Amino acid sequence: MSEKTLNPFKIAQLQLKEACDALGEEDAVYELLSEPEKVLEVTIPVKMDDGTTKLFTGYRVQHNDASGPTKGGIRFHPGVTKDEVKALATWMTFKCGVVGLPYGGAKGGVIVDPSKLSKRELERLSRGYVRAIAPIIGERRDIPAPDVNTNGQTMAWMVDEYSSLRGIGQTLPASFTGKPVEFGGCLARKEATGYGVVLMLREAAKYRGMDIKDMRVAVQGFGNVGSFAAMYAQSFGAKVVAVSDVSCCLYNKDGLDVNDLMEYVETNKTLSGYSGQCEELDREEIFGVECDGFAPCALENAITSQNVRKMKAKIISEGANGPTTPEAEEYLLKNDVLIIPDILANAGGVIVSYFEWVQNLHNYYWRFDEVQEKQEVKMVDAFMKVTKAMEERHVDMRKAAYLVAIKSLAMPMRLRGWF
Ligand SMILES: NC(=O)C1=CN([C@@H]2O[C@H](COP(=O)(O)OP(=O)(O)OC[C@H]3O[C@@H](n4cnc5c(N)ncnc54)[C@H](OP(=O)(O)O)[C@@H]3O)[C@@H](O)[C@H]2O)C=CC1
Ligand SMILES: O=C(O)CCC(=O)C(=O)O
Repeated sequence: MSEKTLNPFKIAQLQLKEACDALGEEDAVYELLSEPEKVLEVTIPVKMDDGTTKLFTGYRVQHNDASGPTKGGIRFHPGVTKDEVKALATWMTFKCGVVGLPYGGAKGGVIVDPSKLSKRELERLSRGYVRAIAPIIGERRDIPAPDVNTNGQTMAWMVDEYSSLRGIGQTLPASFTGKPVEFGGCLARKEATGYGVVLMLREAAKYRGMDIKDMRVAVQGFGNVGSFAAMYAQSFGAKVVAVSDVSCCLYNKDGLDVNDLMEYVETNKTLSGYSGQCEELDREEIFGVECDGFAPCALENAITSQNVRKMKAKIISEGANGPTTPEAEEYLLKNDVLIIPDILANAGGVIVSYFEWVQNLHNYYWRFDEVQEKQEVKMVDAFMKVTKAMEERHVDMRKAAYLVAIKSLAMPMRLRGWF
């Protein structure tokens, strides 16, 4: 299979097939998990500020609900495709499986460049998307959350729209997670994915006989996941030597000031033009910087056969979903690089979304430190299970994570009589 022809859904199916073969699972398990249960494609008419109407295409994919309601973010991006959303929904099922959440996987996406829309147009698009997918979502059925280019504000509009459609006079906060704290959100959800990426980097460093405090770390992508991954890497004592976004890569071999960068991006939107102590490089140069740990936190297929040979890191913690192509992965594994797979490394987001959902359903809210402690327990426990499976089965970490996830998914499917 040539790297160019690989699409994310084919990669997800390949990862599943390899893991089912390694486990010796019945064919039915692969069959049931290799295709999503439901794929909804919608057309969303949006009244633009200039009075014209534009049509946008969106998707909601529900992959597998054997373990519980489905769960997964909503992406607004011009590069969204149906197969990308199918892949992201598939990965959500395994992510929930590996960390033991009572959820199946789902994902949503709209083909749009949100930077070209005004705030009001974005609100109308968000509400229109919810009206279109409302028949198949719900707090006990499928619970969306933020992903690339969506955030707490997007979720608040969506809850408002969904509640007016379905709430019959009630607000339904548990129908979406990743909401602002002031509107039913969970403390530490905003930080959760990046925090988890670094918790896993810390555990992997220990596993390899290293200490995160001695590590130089590079982070690709400086949005929700990347910025908090960089911030926690620094607060855990690592030196964050490089970060990047679409505009550029910033590099300082002695370490960047991540908090200052976060403040800069808050007002300036991108990293470019930052005048603190560092060099501004082309964004692709992040792959070649001298570092010990690398966290890809942007989009799929970031680490490819084109850039993998330049990479210096010994541990990769996949903040993004699907950031490493199979060809690049093969090269990294041959070179003894430990790859903490996306379904484990970035599971902090959905873990804390689960906590948010539980709190919404009970209308009882936890402290920031309580949430982070519970997240840490779940992620470290999953890390232990995955490394045990690695050792017992002599497989790499991604395959081991799939083995753990498939085992936990096969049982409810079997008990429900699906095979
Ligand atoms: N949000 C969450 O809780 C979770 C997210 N994820 C995954 O993490 C990844 C990032 O999501 P999130 O942080 O929420 O999204 P955001 O939209 O907040 O941030 C995405 C970041 O990636 C940057 N980016 C995009 N393309 C490139 C590129 N080619 N090179 C460098 N940077 C690039 C963007 O730059 P710019 O701003 O300049 O466009 C932005 O900084 C996605 O794969 C998502 O699916 C996984 C689990 C949970
Ligand atoms: O928080 C969630 O429910 C889902 C997050 C997500 O989309 C992901 O983990 O990729």
